[in-house]
Amino acid sequence: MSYEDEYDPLFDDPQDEKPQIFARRELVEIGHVPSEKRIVGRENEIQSVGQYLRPVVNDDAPSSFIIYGKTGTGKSLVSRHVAMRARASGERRGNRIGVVYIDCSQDSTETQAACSIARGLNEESSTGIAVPRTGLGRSHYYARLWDILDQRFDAVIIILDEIDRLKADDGEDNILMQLSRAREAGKTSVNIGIIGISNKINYRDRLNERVKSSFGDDELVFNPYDANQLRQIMEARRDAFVDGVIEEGVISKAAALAAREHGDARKAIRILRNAGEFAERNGYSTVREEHLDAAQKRAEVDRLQELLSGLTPHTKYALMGLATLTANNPEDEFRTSVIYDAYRSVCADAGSETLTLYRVRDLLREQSFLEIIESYHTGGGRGGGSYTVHQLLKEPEIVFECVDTGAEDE
Ligand SMILES: Nc1ncnc2c1ncn2[C@@H]1O[C@H](COP(=O)(O)OP(=O)(O)OP(=O)(O)O)[C@@H](O)[C@H]1O
Repeated sequence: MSYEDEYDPLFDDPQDEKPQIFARRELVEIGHVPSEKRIVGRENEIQSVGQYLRPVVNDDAPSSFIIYGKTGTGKSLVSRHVAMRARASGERRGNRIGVVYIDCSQDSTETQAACSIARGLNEESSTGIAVPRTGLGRSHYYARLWDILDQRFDAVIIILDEIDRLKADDGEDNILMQLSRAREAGKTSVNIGIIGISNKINYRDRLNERVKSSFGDDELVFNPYDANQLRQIMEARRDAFVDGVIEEGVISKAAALAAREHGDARKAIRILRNAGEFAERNGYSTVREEHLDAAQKRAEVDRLQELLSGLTPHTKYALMGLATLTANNPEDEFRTSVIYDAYRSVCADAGSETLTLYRVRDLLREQSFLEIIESYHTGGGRGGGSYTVHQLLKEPEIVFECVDTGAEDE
């Protein structure tokens, strides 16, 4: 069959007759780091981080500190932004400042993190030092890192995002100790400032005393954005869309939706982008308020998928069990033993063996860190004993959608 002379609507339909929704889509892409003029509502936090980094610029010993705050509150953004400004300012004074950003959920072992820091700060053509991605032992990565620092910089700022995901391999001798004590221990003459970032407010309690003392008592807390701030953040990205495409009221409603949960800017931007994509796909010439519900649901699914990625199949089965229970009794909380029964039926459907009740209880507890479920201990009343109950924080339908998708990938 020949298509040569025929008009093929698949490819020949004039695209430009479709309404254009996006002008600069990249402004609402996930992972896009906005420029300074688009950073809204974090002036005080920028000032505070700037205070901590000031010594680095002046070639003094910097303080290391931790930033806490819920997801999407601008912790990474503000840290990177201020670190880059510190670097530029240092350079104007003749101080060479290195900045490296590490996502500890990706580089969670000490060796991986040390390797990534060394690679991030290296420039092999000027140092002559090779830092292979794999193949070296931990101490060799450190040795190369100290050499790179001494050759290239007067000071460095190391941003450790999701610092709570770092595995402390052998107790005290972990990467935070190494970095925070490197100068004092004579391994390098370069000042090292560490910005640790965490969503978990109790993270500090898990640090050992010596690391704690290196971090001092210094911590900043970033509060969730309110609807007004979220609206401004989205307004500052309006030029992602063709002029006039966003209907009146859309940004305010999207801000209200995102603020209702926990003031997450990432989610707000996602909702806006999804609404634009929805309009685009369905041939609308404008983005309308009624597109926001679908957009929000998509944002929820995306977020849960991110949270679920990397979880073991059994954690997913346990969540499925809890979601099934919740679908029948919304807003209810369930004892571990009840969830365990539901989990067993999920395993049976999936043709999988089951883990023990205790193991499943542990899996559920671990999840309570991840904003998917909430677990707490409760007294059973007089003579009732105490037990743990768990509540799903997401809509069960969203869990069904995500877990199904996840299971196909395995
Ligand atoms: N104040 C802000 N102004 C403009 N955009 C913002 C602001 N805060 C956050 N954003 C947007 O939200 C995205 C997520 O922010 P960021 O990565 O800084 O959050 P976070 O607090 O580090 O969250 P997580 O803990 O999930 O990494 C940013 O890439 C940016 O697009």
